[in-house]
Amino acid sequence: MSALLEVEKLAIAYGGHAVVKGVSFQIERGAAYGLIGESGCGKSSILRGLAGLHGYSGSARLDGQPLGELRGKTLARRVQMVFQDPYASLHPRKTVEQVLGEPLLIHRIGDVQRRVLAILDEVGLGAAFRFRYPHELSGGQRQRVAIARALILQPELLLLDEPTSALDVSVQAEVLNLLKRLLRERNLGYLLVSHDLAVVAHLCGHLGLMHQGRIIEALSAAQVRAGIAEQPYTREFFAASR
Ligand SMILES: Nc1ncnc2c1ncn2[C@@H]1O[C@H](COP(=O)(O)OP(=O)(O)OP(=O)(O)O)[C@@H](O)[C@H]1O
Repeated sequence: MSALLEVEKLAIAYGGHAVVKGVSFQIERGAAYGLIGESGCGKSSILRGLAGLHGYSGSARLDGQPLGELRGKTLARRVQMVFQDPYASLHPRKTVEQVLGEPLLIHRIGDVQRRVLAILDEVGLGAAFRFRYPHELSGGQRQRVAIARALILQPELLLLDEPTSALDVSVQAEVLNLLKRLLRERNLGYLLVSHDLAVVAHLCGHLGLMHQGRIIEALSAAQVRAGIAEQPYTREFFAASR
């Protein structure tokens, strides 16, 4: 059986300037893979490429099928993205119910109310949250709504772009634990991008440390916890993360 996501020699350039230079990794079902590295190393570009937001060369296959063949609605059914700032990603004048119901309406999926209530429950928000607006929610609650919106179409893969870095430290752990539970319960795959080693090691079994558009070292979470690295750059990154 093929991996959920298989990325090979992915490369991305902006106006001829290469920012991702041949990145390869794979994600199994039920597993989270992390891409870590300092700002500007190309992490978000990889997510945006996989989400169909700009072009890339190389190959990316979802369950064996080239991602480029899945466009628009089909891609949205199978791959969803969660952004760093839940406030910016939620429409200020839409209630939680409208935000969560919208993808169902677009995809002509019925039973909207039942599905909205079920997903709110799944992300740890009660039924009363349906009627709230984003400004009536805390940062953590907003990110839970963004996660619920990403999950309501029952995708197989979530692309998570710094999903906790806009949150207070205490709330970060709650949202990470929620993501961990959902990963297990739904047998999803995650591609998590972060500059925070602790966040990635908490959620991901395997990760790639990026530098200037390349994965310079592939690591397991156990290696990260033990501080074991071959590359001098990785050891520096570890030291700076302590
Ligand atoms: N739309 C764009 N046009 C031109 N250059 C871009 C564009 N988006 C990103 N870049 C450049 O590509 C490089 C990689 O950016 P990217 O956002 O992928 O890095 P990152 O590792 O995710 O960093 P950050 O954590 O700051 O988002 C950076 O040098 C950035 O300035």
